[in-house]
Amino acid sequence: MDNNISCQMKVETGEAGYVLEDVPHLTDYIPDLPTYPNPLRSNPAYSVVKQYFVDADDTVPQKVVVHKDGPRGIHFRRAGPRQRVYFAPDEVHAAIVTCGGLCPGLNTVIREIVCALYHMYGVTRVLGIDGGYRGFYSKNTITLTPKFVNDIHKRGGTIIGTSRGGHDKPKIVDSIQDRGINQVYIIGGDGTQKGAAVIYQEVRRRGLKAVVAGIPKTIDNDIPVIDKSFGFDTAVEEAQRAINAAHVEAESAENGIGVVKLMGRYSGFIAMYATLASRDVDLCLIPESPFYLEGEGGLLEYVEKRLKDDGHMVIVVAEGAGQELLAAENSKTTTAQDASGNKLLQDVGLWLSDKIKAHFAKIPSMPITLKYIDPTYMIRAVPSNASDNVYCTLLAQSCVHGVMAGYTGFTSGLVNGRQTYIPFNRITEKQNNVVITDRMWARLLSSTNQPSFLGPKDVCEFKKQEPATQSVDGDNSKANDI
Ligand SMILES: Nc1ncnc2c1ncn2[C@@H]1O[C@H](COP(=O)(O)OP(=O)(O)O)[C@@H](O)[C@H]1O
Ligand SMILES: O=P(O)(O)OC[C@H]1O[C@](O)(COP(=O)(O)O)[C@@H](O)[C@@H]1O
Ligand SMILES: [Mg+2]
Repeated sequence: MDNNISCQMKVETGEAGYVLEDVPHLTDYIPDLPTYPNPLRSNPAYSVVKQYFVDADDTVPQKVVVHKDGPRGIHFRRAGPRQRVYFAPDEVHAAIVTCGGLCPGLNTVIREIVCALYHMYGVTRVLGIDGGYRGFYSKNTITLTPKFVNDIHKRGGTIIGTSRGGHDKPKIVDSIQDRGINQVYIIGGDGTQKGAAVIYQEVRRRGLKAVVAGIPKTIDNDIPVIDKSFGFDTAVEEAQRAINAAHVEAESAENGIGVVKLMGRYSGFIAMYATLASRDVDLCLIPESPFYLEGEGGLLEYVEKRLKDDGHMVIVVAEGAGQELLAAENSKTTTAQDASGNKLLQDVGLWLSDKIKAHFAKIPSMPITLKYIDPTYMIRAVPSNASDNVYCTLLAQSCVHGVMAGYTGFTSGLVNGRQTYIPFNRITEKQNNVVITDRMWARLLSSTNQPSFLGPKDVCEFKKQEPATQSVDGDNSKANDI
């Protein structure tokens, strides 16, 4: 048995600049494992589907817009059922865990993993780990059956609970080993996937026949490579309710201003898409786009102009926007973190509201009415909408197919509209951000008419920066470039 763990990615190259960034397989470190025919072959629902099984050589390009003479570029292994599987149904002992913040669709993913295991692969032992990573070693498990999970997709949250912190590698892997768990489904964001990568490496170091697979969850859409995260559409839709309320309040008062704070620690996708969808928003502030308050071309000048022109305005601000301005004002910069080590942010919505109020207090001819709406947790605590439910189903089923086929150390994800298996390194190496020199942000600026707050020198600096890797609705090769 080869216990030498390679953290290097499995990369294969082909003609015309073709690169496959492959995912590990159990046989990389446990040779001669027995295989079994995929039970789906005799499943009446699936056996009639033409080409139901994925060809072993199928891969999905990360970049769909290519030049005639350009290289074919990076590809990922296509997800889906394989002809042969590496687990007999009665051998499987699966565990599901959800970690990090909530996101619409978590329960749907749990439901569909359980149902895929039971109904597609005849598996009957599936455990829920209670309350995130620490649940592996500090809590009892929850038995998950199709009956138990039948209605859970209609509820927000996660029925197995979640938490931050508590990632104790030896204790978690001891628990996996002691309980005889051989399939671990880990649903969570960037932090969770980093934790999953560490668990995979330790499982492999111990030579265990146990697959570790991730499903990316991020309401902020800050995970790279994938087209978009599940629950994102639901969150954007829910945000419309807050924006509508802000608009109604603002429109009904003289010099009315509605301020809405939305989630987005380091990535402003929710704020950007909620703004683009609404059309009632006059100013959208995101972490990626710096702004300033005072002086020519500043935010306060713009607010004044908008009120003079329209009599009201709506501002959407992502929670991570302008944090550097708040920090500069507070002599004691906060270094507080949550249990996972994420920096705790200051309330930019309150701060901004106070700044605007203070500014207009100095202009007696322009009394304003400002309403601050903070729907932060409301947009992530709701159940997923119909399209996110379907997305969650495909994601969960794809993950189960990959695990049954013996792939490990991967995250399931949609790339250019196709389900794929992505190596952990690719998911964890960087963060997905809105690229403000790409077209989507330009669309936003033209729809709100807000200033960009950037001078020509800043634009040059931003253009020089390495582009992020994805858009919500476009070619994965370059953020927002659609
Ligand atoms: N670098 C890391 N290595 C191992 N575990 C991590 C790492 N970062 C975060 N985690 C664990 O992942 C879990 C979720 O992380 P968190 O940042 O809270 O949420 P998210 O996964 O949604 O980003 C926590 O239990 C945390 O301890
Ligand atoms: O208050 P909480 O639950 O710790 O989390 C708030 C954070 O969770 C999020 O909703 C999601 O963050 P994660 O992806 O790290 O879970 C952020 O937008 C927000 O800053
Ligand atoms: Mg995170």
